[in-house]
Formats: sequence, C-alpha cells, structure tokens
Amino acid sequence: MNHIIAPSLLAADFTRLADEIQMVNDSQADWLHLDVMDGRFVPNITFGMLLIDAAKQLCTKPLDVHLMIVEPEKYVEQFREAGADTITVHLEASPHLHRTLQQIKATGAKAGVAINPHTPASSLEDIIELADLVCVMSVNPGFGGQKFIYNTIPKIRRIKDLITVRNTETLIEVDGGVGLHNAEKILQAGADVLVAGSSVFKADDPADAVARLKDIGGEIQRFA
Ligand SMILES: O=C(CO)[C@@H](O)[C@H](O)COP(=O)(O)O
Repeated sequence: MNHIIAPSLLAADFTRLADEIQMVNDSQADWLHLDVMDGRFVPNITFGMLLIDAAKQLCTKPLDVHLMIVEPEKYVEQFREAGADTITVHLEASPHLHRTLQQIKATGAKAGVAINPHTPASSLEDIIELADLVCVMSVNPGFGGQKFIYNTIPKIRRIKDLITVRNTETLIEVDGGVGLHNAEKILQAGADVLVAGSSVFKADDPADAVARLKDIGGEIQRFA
C-alpha cells in the first residue's frame, strides 16, 4: 500500500475554508484530518460537529476526525452523523477504551486510538486487535506548527512490530511536525499515514506540497 497523506485543516486559512478544502479535493491528498479540541484534554479549543458537517459537504475525501477531548464516548454518534469516516480517541482520555472502540465501530466508522508522546507503545498491547488506526502523536497535542519529537521514531517501529506480530490490519498514523524534512524517516519506521498541517497549508503551493509528500518513500524498503 502506498502511504496516505492527510492534510490537517487546523493549519488552513479559516477565512477561506471552502477554497482550502477544494485544494484538498484537487490534490493527491487521501484524507482530510480534523482536530477537535475541547480546552480540557488539551489547552486549546478548535471546532466541533458543525464544522465537520460543513467539511463533509465540501470535501470529496474521507474525513479523519481526531478527538482531543475528555469523555469522547459521549459524542461518537454525533461525530459520525456529522460525517466522520474515522474517529480517533485518545487512550489517555478513555478509561474504557475497548468499549469506546466498539462503540465507534458500531456506527460504521473506522476506530482509531491516539497516544501522546509520553505514552509507550506497550500500552497498545491489549487493544491493537480492535484498532483500525493508531495515531502516534509526534508533538504534544493542542497546537499546530510544533517541532517533531524524534523519540517518536523508535516508538513507531515498536508499534509496527506489534502489528506485524499480531497480524492486524491497523494503520499507523503520525501526527505533528511532519514535513518533507522528516517524512522519509517516519515512513521507514513503519508509518502508513502522514498528517501534515503547516507543511501543507502554509506552503506556497499546498497541492504541490501534498504531491511531494505523496512521492516520498515510493522506493523505500521498510524496516521489518
Ligand atoms: O493534532 C495536531 C496538533 O495537536 C495536529 O494534527 C496538527 O494540526 C498538525 O499540525 P502540524 O504540526 O503539521 O502543523
């Protein structure tokens, strides 16, 4: 499988949201990534179902919705109804993660688990079979435009090993500080999905930035 590029709308120009989403439609992007923040799980507030609903009407690509909120289980059905194709909840915000992933799947959405930079790969051992996607946070969640935390690379490898050993179809998504300067390393470590906010939307030519990210790694032999 070729890797997936998911531009993160957080870095878009919100005064031109329809144009920014049209760029995603016209580019080689595979998904649109949407960061929902509640000011409690993370120290920032972004948007909720209303914007997901609007994005769904404009976007021709699947919506990858990342819930950086406490008690995500309260809102799973509403985000699905708004148009989320993948719903990712944080392990650190989900005391009943197994139940929450089942709840997401019951809506027909793909179920993702996100882990913060300090959360070890081993914390996924008893949940990996249920996860369609693991979102490895490579910055502390809450803001776009931060620097990639390089300790994440060995963690991606450990998660990839876990997925290989358990023989699951789980995708590894890497989110935060991703760009042309580090995408190859991230893909070599085993990532399947690159979330890119600033490196796409702040580029002079965002569609070209997507194309370049999509191009990377075509010839790469991944580590086992
Ligand atoms: O979830 C987050 C931040 O919490 C990310 O999705 C960012 O939106 C990625 O933005 P860049 O680091 O690529 O600017």
